[in-house]
Amino acid sequence: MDRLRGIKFSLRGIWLLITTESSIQVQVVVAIVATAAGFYFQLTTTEWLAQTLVIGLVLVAESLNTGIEKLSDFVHPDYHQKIGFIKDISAGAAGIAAIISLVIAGIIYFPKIALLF
Ligand SMILES: Nc1ncnc2c1ncn2[C@@H]1O[C@H](COP(=O)(O)OP(=O)(O)OP(=O)(O)O)[C@@H](O)[C@H]1O
Repeated sequence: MDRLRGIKFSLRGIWLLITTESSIQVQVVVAIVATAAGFYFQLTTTEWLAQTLVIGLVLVAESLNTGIEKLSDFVHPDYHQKIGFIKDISAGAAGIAAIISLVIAGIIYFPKIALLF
């Protein structure tokens, strides 16, 4: 029963992220575009695996970053150097995921797009 409640909260969290957080909404749109591109360029199974993993990585990192931002603002709404540091390193985690996703996108799509020209 506790497991079911956990799943319910988790689904509620996903719903809240998608409906209230613009940074997540942008990433969801990017994920949809990447998936459409995947079908257009007929990715191999390995390419699909890599793409799906980085989409998940970016969404998870962005979601955790959002959670840390919210927690920081709740615990300490005023300006504080430590809050700035915490938010910066949290944003850094999302940044690492974004950089990795660009590298993977480049590896998958650069040769395919180059072939079009
Ligand atoms: N309370 C604070 N004290 C010190 N620095 C802060 C504080 N709030 C924000 N900052 C600085 O501003 C940066 C951006 O903060 P934050 O991510 O909360 O704003 P945002 O970019 O408007 O986020 P969002 O639009 O997702 O709410 C932080 O990484 C940090 O450097």
